[in-house]
Amino acid sequence: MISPVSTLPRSAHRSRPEATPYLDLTRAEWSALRDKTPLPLTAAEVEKLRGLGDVIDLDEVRDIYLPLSRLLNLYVGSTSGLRGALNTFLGEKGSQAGTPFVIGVAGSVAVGKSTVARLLQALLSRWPEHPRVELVTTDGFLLPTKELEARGLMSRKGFPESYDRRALTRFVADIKAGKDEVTAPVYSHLIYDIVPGQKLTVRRPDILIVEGLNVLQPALPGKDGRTRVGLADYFDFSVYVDARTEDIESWYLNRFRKLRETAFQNPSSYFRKYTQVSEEEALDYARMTWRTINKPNLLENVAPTRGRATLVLRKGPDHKVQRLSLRKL
Ligand SMILES: Nc1ncnc2c1ncn2[C@@H]1O[C@H](COP(=O)(O)OP(=O)(O)O)[C@@H](O)[C@H]1O
Ligand SMILES: CC(C)(COP(=O)(O)O)[C@@H](O)C(=O)NCCC(=O)O
Repeated sequence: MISPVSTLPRSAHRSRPEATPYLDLTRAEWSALRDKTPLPLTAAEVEKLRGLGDVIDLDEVRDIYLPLSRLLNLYVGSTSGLRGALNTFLGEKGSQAGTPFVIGVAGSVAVGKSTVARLLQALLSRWPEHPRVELVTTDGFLLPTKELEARGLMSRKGFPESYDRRALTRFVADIKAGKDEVTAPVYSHLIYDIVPGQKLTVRRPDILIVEGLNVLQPALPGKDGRTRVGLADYFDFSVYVDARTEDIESWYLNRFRKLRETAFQNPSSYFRKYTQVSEEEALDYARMTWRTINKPNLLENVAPTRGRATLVLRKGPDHKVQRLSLRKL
């Protein structure tokens, strides 16, 4: 039996357990909730989904991501149940076709969001009820380098203002509205810019996963001061991938070190210059990027959205999820 645990300091627990909107679970409590969900992936498939520097194996998939895939399958099922109720209410006006179930995946640069999102895509698409699972990353909606330069935002890449937020929200709204075909621009880490002329097309998926730093940010008010609808307003479920800031920094630097030996070697890489200097000089640049861009963005914009997520996955220094907080209903 799992009991609600408050996020207050221990001393406060003793006197009066404080109410919290989350149910806090240990890794062991969570992994027991997998029930009989079969493991549909092989070690080789997991290896292919793993991002550079991320540590993930079949045990982690079984203990953390299979229970999550079971929970999401139940949520998708109950949403179609609700749709049935709505159609009954609407009577002749009913017969509403289903809209895609939208999942947001948020967290810092280098926390491993993309691995979580790719794993969820692979696991959820194995369920016969929702085979068509599309994954979109928000980097496609970053402003092109030319525009970032014109607005003086090159050192704010990843901050909310570096995105075309209106286009991103429109994109997800169109998919949620059931449009047959919706397109998004494509970002390349290689050229560090939007790829001219390239488009990603999404055609009526059963589930859409939207992954990115700022997906849980509320919409900014418009110029007229009025509240707007934001991206997260379209989410049916959201996951925040969390870890200690110091751990994320070391993952970021390790990944930079590995990229320097791999992707940066490509003559077209924007970062090729860091293969031409010593590792220490290259790492100085990465440390500065972390200190001046990614860490402030994490602290000012990303972490404050954690409390909006349906589920928070808290990773330990070894990337393994140690604790989970699930929003109560
Ligand atoms: N400069 C780069 N060159 C090539 N790939 C990169 C570069 N920076 C990040 N990546 C890759 O892009 C993906 C997204 O990275 P990021 O936005 O930091 O999110 P996360 O680490 O949370 O998945 C990761 O798979 C990462 O390995
Ligand atoms: C492309 C990113 C902004 C992440 O975008 P996301 O997919 O989360 O929208 C980030 O990975 C990035 O490149 N940041 C710039 C600073 C740096 O080079 O680390």
